Amino acid sequence: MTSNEEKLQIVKKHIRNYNDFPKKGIMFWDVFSVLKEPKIFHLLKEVLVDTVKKIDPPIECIAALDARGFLFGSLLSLEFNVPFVPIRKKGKLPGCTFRASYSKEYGEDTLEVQIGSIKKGQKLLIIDDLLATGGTLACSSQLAKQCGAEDITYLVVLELEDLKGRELISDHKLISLIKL
Ligand SMILES: O=P(O)(O)OC[C@H]1O[C@H](OP(=O)(O)OP(=O)(O)O)[C@H](O)[C@@H]1O
Ligand SMILES: Nc1ncnc2[nH]cnc12
Repeated sequence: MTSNEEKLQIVKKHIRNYNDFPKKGIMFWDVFSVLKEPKIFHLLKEVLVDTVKKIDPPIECIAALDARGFLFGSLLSLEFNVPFVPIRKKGKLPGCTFRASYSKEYGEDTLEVQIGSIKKGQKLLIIDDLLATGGTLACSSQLAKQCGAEDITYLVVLELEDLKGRELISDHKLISLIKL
């Protein structure tokens, strides 16, 4: 049987990087290069499912980040039969929302979540493809807390360790699968 570590080593080999994208000086890590190969995406899915299974107490809701976080959040919400909540870039969600702005590695942005989409006290997983400076996850956590979330676990596929994003989100547990 292949261990999670072995599976992740294989996945890591399939992550392509691009220099100077989307701006000069940024090394861009493209998680879509994994999705282009179903066998490799399947290995990643197995590790994600196994990782979430081990979270105790069990998660009750999954919030995922627009857009790449959606790729993993929706498959996990089906697997664990818990609600999927999108945290979207501004102007995309109908109804009443909480909104907050933040800085990320290559710019600034604003995120929104629908009021009432995360229930007060729910054990929440916030998932994204990648942690860089941590601005995106810190902003998401702020929005989730406005909805009443208290018990949060962060999960990312990739962590750019040099950018020290985990320091910005040290308020809750962070699980990162592959460190770059
Ligand atoms: O840790 P940070 O410095 O905040 O950066 C991480 C975020 O940046 C990327 O998203 P992006 O906003 O580019 O959106 P996308 O998923 O729509 O490409 C990535 O998918 C993370 O959400
Ligand atoms: N270096 C990077 N590669 C891919 N996505 C990112 N989001 C923020 N920084 C990134």
